Amino acid sequence: MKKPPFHKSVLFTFRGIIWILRNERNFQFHILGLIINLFLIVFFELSNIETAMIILCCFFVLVTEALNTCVEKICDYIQPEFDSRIGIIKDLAGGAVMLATISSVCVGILVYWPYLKLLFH
Ligand SMILES: Nc1ncnc2c1ncn2[C@@H]1O[C@H](COP(=O)(O)OP(=O)(O)OP(=O)(O)O)[C@@H](O)[C@H]1O
Repeated sequence: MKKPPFHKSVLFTFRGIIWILRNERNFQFHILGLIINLFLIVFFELSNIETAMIILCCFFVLVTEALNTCVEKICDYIQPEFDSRIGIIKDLAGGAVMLATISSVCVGILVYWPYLKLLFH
């Protein structure tokens, strides 16, 4: 197959992002998390390094969610019927999102905790 020109390849990547934004509820939920965190970054006036850590964590979860959706789509394409091997593949992809989410929540607690303490004292 002929390779598309660079600008078209970039457009295709945005097509993927727009598709997942429109169709995947979990991805939309994580986008809401990103928006809330952007608000908190401004509200608490986080340092550059704290902001970088929070944004990295948000995108870490978004990336794993996109890859999880990708795995689910491939699985549904190659095996639409019940298959225990497909089940474990999907569980693993879902598990990756869960791990990313747990680590991101830990980072969030560590970063926001001192600011929350100041706010409520
Ligand atoms: N074809 C299948 N064969 C066996 N088990 C399956 C199959 N499809 C889904 N499952 C099981 O159901 C779970 C949910 O799969 P599904 O494709 O419905 O994802 P989902 O509910 O959209 O998940 P997510 O919330 O991660 O997007 C899988 O983790 C797996 O355990």
